[in-house]
Amino acid sequence: MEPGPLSRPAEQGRCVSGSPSAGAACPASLPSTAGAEPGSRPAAVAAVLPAGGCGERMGVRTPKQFCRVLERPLISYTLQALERVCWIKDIVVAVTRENMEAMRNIIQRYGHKRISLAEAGATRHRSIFNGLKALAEDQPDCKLTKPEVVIIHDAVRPFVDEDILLRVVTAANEHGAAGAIRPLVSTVISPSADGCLDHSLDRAKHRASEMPQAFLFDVIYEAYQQCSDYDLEFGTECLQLALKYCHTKAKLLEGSPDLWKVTYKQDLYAAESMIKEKISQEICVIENTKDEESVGYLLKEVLRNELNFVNITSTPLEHTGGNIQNFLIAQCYSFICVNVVSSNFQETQKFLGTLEESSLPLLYPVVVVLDEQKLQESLRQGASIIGALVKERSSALAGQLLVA
Ligand SMILES: Nc1ccn([C@@H]2O[C@H](COP(=O)(O)OP(=O)(O)OP(=O)(O)O)[C@@H](O)[C@H]2O)c(=O)n1
Ligand SMILES: O=C(CO)[C@H](O)[C@H](O)COP(=O)(O)O
Repeated sequence: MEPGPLSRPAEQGRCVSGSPSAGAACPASLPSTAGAEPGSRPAAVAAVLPAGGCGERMGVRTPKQFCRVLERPLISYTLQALERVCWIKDIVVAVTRENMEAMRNIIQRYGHKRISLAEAGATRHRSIFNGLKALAEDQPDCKLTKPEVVIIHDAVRPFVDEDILLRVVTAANEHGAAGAIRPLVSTVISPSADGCLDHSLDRAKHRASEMPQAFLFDVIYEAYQQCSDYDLEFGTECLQLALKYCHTKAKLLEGSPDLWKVTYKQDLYAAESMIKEKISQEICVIENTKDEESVGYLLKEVLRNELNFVNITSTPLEHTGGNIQNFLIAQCYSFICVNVVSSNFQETQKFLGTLEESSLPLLYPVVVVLDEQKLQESLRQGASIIGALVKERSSALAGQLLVA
């Protein structure tokens, strides 16, 4: 039987590792503190990422949040998506004690910032609760500051963008709670004990609850403190806790299809395809000439036709060396070096060396070194080879010197 509210003693949620958050700047559009005058101080926002599951449905030994997609752990993409949003001050990730060290290594290897770790619990709700405790002011030794609004987002939903995050935070500031929803793909039916159909739900009247969700911190923290062991053990919906224990009716916001949760093995393949597609949209052509009539310039035009909707920038070779970080911030993981002075490969080799030595996540950067004369003979053929490399990102070909 389900025990009543207030029956469960509060657990200790310690912040087990923390780095002081960098004071992130807020955009003008960020919601002001709830109930405050327009134009007043923007709400302080933090995020909690439950990442303590074992991924049973995925059917592999590695918990899915640590499974590699293009040589990089899935959770690192989710962290990158949240980090890019400068107004999220702190990101608390809940991981199991046994994966704490692995998580610290990921943070270091991929240069993640503003991350603190909390210990995961035995269920998703318990992990989230521990993450919230790390942010709450009433906890001893806590280095984090209590936010006004908290985003809750599964570590295994890597394609969350700033638009939906801002929408849920704005709505949570106004309504106390908000969450992303999607139309149901299949009809939901209820079977009876004999395995036969009892009844089916009207699909048009129901929605799938997705993530991200956002809450006034005091609302969701209160809900977790009040909720029963039964809720913590079997509950799957944070919005429901806010409704049940704080009478807060969440605002529901239509999200994009890519908010789905990586759950089964095939979802990893889908995630890989989506990441490949996203990162093939940014290409940088690097030349050792400033000549606008050069083959590099012509190549850009042909490539634009070859890869639809792609954003192609160009930069002189000497400007690339110390700027790898800037390229990656701009989501550019594909470099094409056009060597006009064919005898001078030194600068190109230096650039390749900088890429290789970089500890940054490279996701198989495509570096094709092309001989200008040969490329001029068959620009279209060269562009289609480059296009295929950029889209496919085969690890076997990454960084290879391709002499056409
Ligand atoms: N004790 C748990 C269980 C789940 N999660 C996290 O909650 C998110 C969504 O849960 P789910 O997809 O169910 O993940 P798993 O529990 O790992 O998967 P499965 O149910 O297949 O075992 C994931 O980021 C997962 O790591 C968590 O932090 N702590
Ligand atoms: O989308 C949800 C939140 O409303 C799911 O309930 C949440 O992701 C939990 O996942 P799972 O059911 O796999 O534990």
